[in-house]
Amino acid sequence: METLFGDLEEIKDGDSAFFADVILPVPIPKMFTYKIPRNLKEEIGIGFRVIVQFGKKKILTGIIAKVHQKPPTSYEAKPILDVLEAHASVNPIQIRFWAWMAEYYCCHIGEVMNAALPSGLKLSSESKIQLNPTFDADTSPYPLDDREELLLQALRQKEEMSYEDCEVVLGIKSIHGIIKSLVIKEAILVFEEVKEKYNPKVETRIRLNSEISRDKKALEAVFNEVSSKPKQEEILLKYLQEVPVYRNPELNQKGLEKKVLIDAGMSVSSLKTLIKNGVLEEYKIIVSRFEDEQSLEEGVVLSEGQQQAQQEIKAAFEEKNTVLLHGITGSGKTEVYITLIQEALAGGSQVLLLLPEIALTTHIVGRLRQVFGGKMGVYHSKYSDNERVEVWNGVLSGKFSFVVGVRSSIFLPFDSLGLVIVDEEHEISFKQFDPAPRFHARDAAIMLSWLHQAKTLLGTATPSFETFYNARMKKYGYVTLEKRYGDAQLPEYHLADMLVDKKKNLLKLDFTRLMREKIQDALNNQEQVLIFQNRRGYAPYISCEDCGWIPECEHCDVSLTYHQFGAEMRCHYCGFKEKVPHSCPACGSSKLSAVGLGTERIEESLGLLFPEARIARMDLDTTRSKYGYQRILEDFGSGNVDILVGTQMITKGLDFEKVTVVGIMDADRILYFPDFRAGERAFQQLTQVAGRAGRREKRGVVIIQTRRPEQQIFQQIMAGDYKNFYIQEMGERQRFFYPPFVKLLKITTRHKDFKTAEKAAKHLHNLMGDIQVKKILLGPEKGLIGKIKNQFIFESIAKLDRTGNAQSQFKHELLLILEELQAHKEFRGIRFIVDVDPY
Ligand SMILES: Nc1ncnc2c1ncn2[C@@H]1O[C@H](COP(=O)(O)OP(=O)(O)OP(=O)(O)O)[C@@H](O)[C@H]1O
Ligand SMILES: [Zn+2]
Repeated sequence: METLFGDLEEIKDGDSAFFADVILPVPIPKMFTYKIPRNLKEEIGIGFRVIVQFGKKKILTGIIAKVHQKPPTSYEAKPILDVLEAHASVNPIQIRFWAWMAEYYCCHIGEVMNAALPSGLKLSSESKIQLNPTFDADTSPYPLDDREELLLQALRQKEEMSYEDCEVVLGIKSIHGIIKSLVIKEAILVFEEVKEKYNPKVETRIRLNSEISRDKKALEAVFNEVSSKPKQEEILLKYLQEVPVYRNPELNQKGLEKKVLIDAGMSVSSLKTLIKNGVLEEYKIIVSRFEDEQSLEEGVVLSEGQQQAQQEIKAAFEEKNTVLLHGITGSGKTEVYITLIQEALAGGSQVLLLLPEIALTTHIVGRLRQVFGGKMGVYHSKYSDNERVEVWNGVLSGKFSFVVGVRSSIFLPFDSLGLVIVDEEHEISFKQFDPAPRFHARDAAIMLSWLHQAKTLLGTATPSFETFYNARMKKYGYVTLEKRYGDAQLPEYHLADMLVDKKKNLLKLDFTRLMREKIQDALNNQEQVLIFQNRRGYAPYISCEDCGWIPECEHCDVSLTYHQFGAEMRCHYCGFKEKVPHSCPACGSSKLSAVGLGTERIEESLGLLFPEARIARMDLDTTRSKYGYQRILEDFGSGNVDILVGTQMITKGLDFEKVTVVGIMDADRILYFPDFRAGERAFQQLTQVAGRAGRREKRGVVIIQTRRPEQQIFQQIMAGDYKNFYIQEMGERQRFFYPPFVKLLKITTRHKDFKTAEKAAKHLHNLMGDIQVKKILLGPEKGLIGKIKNQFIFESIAKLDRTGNAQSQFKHELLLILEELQAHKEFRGIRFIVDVDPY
């Protein structure tokens, strides 16, 4: 594949032929080169959407990545059929960003494009058209020709039509020109059928006939006329009350939402009559799905510490592109961000703030809204495609100069970013697991920033080792905030030994005596409690007490999780469900019992231990709906809930003043995870969840339940001694060659047949062994979970030297190998997946 990165050319004048490299939405490694017809030469450039033929029959829409004068050597270039709009849909920086991402994360640029564009903006041969609801042929300044008229007529009957339908209606083959013309005349909208179509939100409004609105005499005449028709009079009076046209005739222009009149109980038929008689007029407009929120306040007042941090960050930006803000939980990083964002916006730059999960950080978004009002766009993982398109267009139009978003917001069409902030940069939810591109949004954001010559601020109380390492190596600037805002204290920690309590018969329903006492204290004082357990469902598994049988998923190599709700056993990998059997299918015994602790069971136990308390649960199962999180958090925030049980969801960014007690049910489960990052994660998760306690006047209490309280990591967490913990763990990482000392690549082989998967994995492994770069290769081994969704899984790990070009060389050759394997008959149907920087 030709590398694009840093190598973009504009069209040059001259007589010889021009070619365009086009990104197509298909999983092929290369871009294809098409010839630019002379008549289109002036109309086309980088980022334009064009229609091309692909293969023998397919018509696809692609995006031009590069324009040049080098004809392809191995095939004859086909011509571009047409260009879709008179402007570029994506800008050159976006294309360079896509190209970088494809190269770095070993995937196809078409896959990056697919991830980057909201489906409302994608096009393929499946494209369909619909009427633009605001189009009015009578008032449109553009005349329509006969064929356009015919097509619109057909559309009024059918609501939507495919390109083929259009061809049939018009009886001609090449309809792209007509469609384009209708799009330009704003008569139709083009959308993609496979996904949800872009549906602009339309509002029906009412206003006075403009003649009448400007002429007081005419208005009086109208009132005289309706004086005998009280219902009509009522409507007119209501309108004038809402829209005081008497005082300012200009107001009539904007009219009034029809709904306001209807909701006020006005007669629908009288309204119709007024419209029919030409007194009022009804019209439609496209409105934003997002209310135009006003900002309430101008600025923020930083504490002394925050002010100093802010100054230090700005000074560090003088020398470094990226700065780490290491501020303890509750130190008020948000306020520091706000002042930096304000300055960047005042300087005319765009700003992007990345959050791991917006739904869980409602208070941050609310806080930002107060300051930035309607110029802030929000890009959410639970947004519909329509809402995404509106944010996209808002960035393009300049309406949103500042966006708060989740990882996919790095693909928005920014053209002048000045500042990118990644909050909670250590969060693993910034990494996209599936499908490709398997990118890490923090790392990608740093690259995006660099392309814009912008600055990146990484904020967290518990930096990822990668980031902290870069800060210590002076690659990043480093600024700290060591005090909580308003002199709130860090919480007081207690270790509760579960084994000791068990021996003394003090462990009740998995709660140690200390944990129960502290919860009771909080309840007595009308304070709130968070209980953390990183496992949803009722119990991790069910087991037969007599023979030890454990039910497993039919499709995956995992045990089924018991969910009491619905008395079901579910696979958390593929969603497979089964009713709990009445007796053990292996030995017939009826002694089946639930083993281990999930959030559902903890919720139940809390109900038994504290019958007077109001308890809620927050995990994947209770937050599937669009406003699921919000409802639970609002309930908790307004004091309708005393105890909230949850998975890692409750560790993210929560800031509730009445939370004084945080309980961690089973710290060992987090520590003994078979992964080199287990220690780092445990430190982060425990510190973060503990940080939710006592964020105001009253000091918080944290209880960590464990079977091994002597472990050193607990002392380090309790002392907030991140640095020593880091140094110690880094020693291990260096000794055993783990990141950040090497670059990791995980190469997964999947197939429904065990032997085939194994054979392919071994073959691939051997070929990788021949790549001549400094590396360590591990595997291939059966995956940690050997089978998922009926596919057997083998994994190889490559540890690559970070210096020099070992990484790029290895990736380059690996892609060639994969291409070759995939073409091989024997390995057809096998999936090879490359994950760069796997988590
Ligand atoms: N300058 C300020 N003026 C008024 N309130 C502030 C100020 N700084 C912080 N606060 C308040 O202090 C609390 C903690 O701030 P914030 O949530 O930003 O902390 P944080 O550093 O993001 O913590 P965490 O990492 O735990 O999420 C919030 O309620 C916030 O509104
Ligand atoms: Zn399964």
